[in-house]
Amino acid sequence: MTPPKPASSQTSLFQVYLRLRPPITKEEAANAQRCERYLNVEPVDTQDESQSHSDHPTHITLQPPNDSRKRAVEKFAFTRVFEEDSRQLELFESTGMASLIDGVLNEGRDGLVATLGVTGSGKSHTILGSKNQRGITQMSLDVLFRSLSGTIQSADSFEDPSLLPSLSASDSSEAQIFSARNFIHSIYGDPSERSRASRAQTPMSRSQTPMTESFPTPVIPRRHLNQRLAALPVTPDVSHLSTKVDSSEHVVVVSMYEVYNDRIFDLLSPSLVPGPGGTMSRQGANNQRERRRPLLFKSTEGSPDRKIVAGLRKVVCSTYEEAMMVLETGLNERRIAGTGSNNASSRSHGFFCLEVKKKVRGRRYGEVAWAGNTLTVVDLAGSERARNAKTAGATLAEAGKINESLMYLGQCLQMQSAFQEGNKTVVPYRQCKLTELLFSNSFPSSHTASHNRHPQKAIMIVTADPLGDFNATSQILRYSALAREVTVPRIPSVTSTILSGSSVSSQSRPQTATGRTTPYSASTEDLEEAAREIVRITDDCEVLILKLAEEEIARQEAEFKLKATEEKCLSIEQEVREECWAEMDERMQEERKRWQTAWDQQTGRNEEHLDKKLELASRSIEIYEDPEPTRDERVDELERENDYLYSKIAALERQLNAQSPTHKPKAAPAIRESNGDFSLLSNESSDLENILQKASTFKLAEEYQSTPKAKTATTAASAKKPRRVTARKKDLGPEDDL
Ligand SMILES: Nc1ncnc2c1ncn2[C@@H]1O[C@H](COP(=O)(O)OP(=O)(O)OP(=O)(O)O)[C@@H](O)[C@H]1O
Repeated sequence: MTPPKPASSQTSLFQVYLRLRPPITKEEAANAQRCERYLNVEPVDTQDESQSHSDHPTHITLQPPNDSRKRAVEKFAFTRVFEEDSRQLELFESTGMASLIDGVLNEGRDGLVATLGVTGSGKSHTILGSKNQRGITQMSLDVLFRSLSGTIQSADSFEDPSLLPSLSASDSSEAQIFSARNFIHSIYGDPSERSRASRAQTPMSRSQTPMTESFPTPVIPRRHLNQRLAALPVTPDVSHLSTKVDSSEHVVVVSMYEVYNDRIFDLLSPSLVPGPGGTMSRQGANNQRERRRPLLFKSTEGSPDRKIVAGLRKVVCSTYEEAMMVLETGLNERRIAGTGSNNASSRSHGFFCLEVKKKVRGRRYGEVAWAGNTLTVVDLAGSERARNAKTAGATLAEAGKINESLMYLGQCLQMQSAFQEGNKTVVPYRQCKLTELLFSNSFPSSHTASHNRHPQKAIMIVTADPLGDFNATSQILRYSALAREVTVPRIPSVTSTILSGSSVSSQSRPQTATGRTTPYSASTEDLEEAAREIVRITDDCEVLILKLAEEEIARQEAEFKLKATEEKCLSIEQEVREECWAEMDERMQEERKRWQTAWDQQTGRNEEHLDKKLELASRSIEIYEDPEPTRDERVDELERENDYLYSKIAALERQLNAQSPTHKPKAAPAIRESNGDFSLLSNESSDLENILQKASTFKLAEEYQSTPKAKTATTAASAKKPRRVTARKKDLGPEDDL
């Protein structure tokens, strides 16, 4: 069998490495001794051109287990295969991580490293390490910060308060940029709390920068983080891998996000909300994610030539430890979000981005700008769970999305071999968010604004457990390998054995002394003819078996795609339902607003109408006023009244005298008019006195009303027709009483 040729390292969009996981437990180790391996590493074939450049294995064969119906053996090619005994440092060095980092620091080229594999195959171990060993992320951070040690700037430094504003101004992704200290304070609280909680000396305790921004209440106890950080491994040592950079000022900006259900969520924006009694609510994954706002992957004003994740929180880190704190925060957020669905982190694809920015001169004189490249580390979701997911509700959507995104990723990876051969193949990376994020930087841009941008360098590390699930592993290997070949092993058949045996025997069979052959010679010819026929039929059978195996694989792939498509249909239906509901809700709100506005307008119009009517009615009512009497007229009138009263008094007196002949009538008292007052007419007659007082009061009132001052103060009531003052009979009391 001619081994499949892997894509050359210069032209592949991704260098694809395979790492095999060793048995972890004693049980697994014992099992490995007992069981037959289905995955075997091919020894290096120095005769083969495609392998001659390497001292390391690049091919594996996948032998289906005995109980499998499939007999075809598949052979896969990778850039390099790392066997079970490979160490973290070996992997870091041999996958070219140092050159990837150098590309970011010195070549103006983005770098991307991702791990892909079945759950439990060692993705997290490779990318994030374990208790004793650092992973690719930590080693990359270490190399990066060591390389920048002489030129890196801190946003917490007093020396340059303009650093954060200038970084924000240069950022094209509409991000919120924080200094490490402020960000960590926002999540874990005041450093003074930390010193009470933990005595471990961390780099953060050395930082003395004052807080300049206000943040919500701290949500996670800092001591937990410090304990975790203190326990983090420091090996393997990568100090020998640091690279030289130019003397410009540099900053490192860290951001983290995840792709969940084909939507992007920021992992540095805390989704926890304070609950009753100061507790923090940590509800289900979906609730958490729903609470977080999905971000857009789009072209922005500052980045017209390529899409970027817009609106992330970004943290300026000046030390390895600060970056590790931010990493732990993001991983914690991802873990919390994952617990709600009773699944670990691999329900989403995690992205950890390190932007290295260099101070450059802006277009305008004196303007400070920052430009640079990004190293992205990606932890992809495990595929097995997606395949085995029990489909219901949100889990169905999750599984469907993971399946679907991994299927699209597989298609893109398969296409890259055709792409590198110079065919006009289009890598279908725009089909989902994951492939867009992984591939959109892989191609040279035709946009004028990006003539200096190089395509990214990318590494895919596929992890596999040679003793794990055969179907899941073969699925991953099939779509991630750089090349694949299927063969059916030729089992020596009975007939060919007979044939070879007969041909040998016919050649070496001893002849008898008489020169006659054995008595079987005639039947041997027949047998040979029959054997040849059998061999021909066997060959045909083998070809058919090969074709069948190919068909079997194609069927499996079709089934996988069908399942993914069905799940996609369901999730699209769910999305459409949600969209319809949201749209209906929005329309209802709009209608409500419209009706409210119409109602308010109508009410306003009615009130206006009523006001106008009232105004018209008030205009049509005229109040008649008697003409104001002149002073003389009033005096005349009062005099007439006086005269009348005098005559009345006189009549009364006469009447009185006439009724009591025994009494002498009293002389009428003189009536003084000098000051206008009336004196009493008689001591016995208090009624008369009253009458005279009333008359006096009337006169005074009349005089007062006639003054100009009183006129101006006259109200509507006084505008009424003045009462004609006339002495009525009842004012004087009943005549009988008198
Ligand atoms: N190369 C290795 N050497 C030693 N231990 C390993 C190696 N690879 C994986 N392991 C161990 O195997 C276990 C499972 O690995 P790991 O958690 O990395 O799998 P995973 O693919 O990330 O799974 P998941 O998708 O569930 O996150 C861990 O205990 C890890 O330490």
